[in-house]
Amino acid sequence: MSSKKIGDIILEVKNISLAFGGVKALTDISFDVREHEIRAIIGPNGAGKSSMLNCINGVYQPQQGEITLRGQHFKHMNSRQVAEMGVARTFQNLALFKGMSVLDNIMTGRSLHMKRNLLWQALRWGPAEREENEQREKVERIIDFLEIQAYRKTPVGRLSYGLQKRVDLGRALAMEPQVLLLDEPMAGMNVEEKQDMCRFILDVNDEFGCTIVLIEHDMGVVMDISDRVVVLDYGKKIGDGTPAEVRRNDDVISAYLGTSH
Ligand SMILES: Nc1ncnc2c1ncn2[C@@H]1O[C@H](COP(=O)(O)OP(=O)(O)OP(=O)(O)O)[C@@H](O)[C@H]1O
Repeated sequence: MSSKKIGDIILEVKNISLAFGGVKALTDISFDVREHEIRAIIGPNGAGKSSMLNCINGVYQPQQGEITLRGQHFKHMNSRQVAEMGVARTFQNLALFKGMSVLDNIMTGRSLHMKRNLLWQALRWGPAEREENEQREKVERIIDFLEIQAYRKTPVGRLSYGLQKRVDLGRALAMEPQVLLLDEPMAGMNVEEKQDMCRFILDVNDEFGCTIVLIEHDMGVVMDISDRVVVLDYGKKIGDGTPAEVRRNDDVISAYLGTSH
């Protein structure tokens, strides 16, 4: 890929196992993510990709194993605590407020960084007003970056699906994450929207310095933009390496062709 500087390990997943009753969603999964990397998680339907992301952001608590971010464990942390440690995510099925404007939706991503409470904001007293203005400036920068200025006051529900995905990315970016988890950012998009989203992901990685963990079904996209790829199948890791390494891995080829497991 590019000549960008990949750093030390920022996120480490160690021996994670997760089951729902008798269903083993993840079995003994380990991999690491390096700073500034774009790391993809791929695999056939039901392989465990979303479950893995949900373990990383504290939605699911795995029965075994641990996850560390910059050396800090977060085995028993909830989503809010994980977010406070600098992990943000976008969702496969968008989690936006459809009746609210683009600006206000992205503003919700700033809530972690707002010091003054709602009463202060309602009264719009000096410090609260100053803080809100600062937060708005940050959000406006994100809106410019994502090239959605024309829609800043538009209710999100009226935008095309591709633009809604971009707003969802904006909401996650507003959290100023160190690690950004993207759950199928191109799903349901046309070719042009996919190209735009690819460009934004690469720019987020480059300009915001975010480390990115990405689930994506479009193999062309994954192989183009990822630095390294983890491959899951039936909840087990069957491949891990650069796109070129993964592409010639026999287990991965079999899983995708459905010939043997
Ligand atoms: N909340 C849940 N309750 C019960 N079973 C679940 C739950 N979440 C996931 N599973 C099961 O765990 C396994 C892995 O599912 P997961 O959604 O993580 O796979 P995936 O690779 O993300 O699939 P897809 O590509 O279809 O989104 C599947 O067998 C699924 O049915």
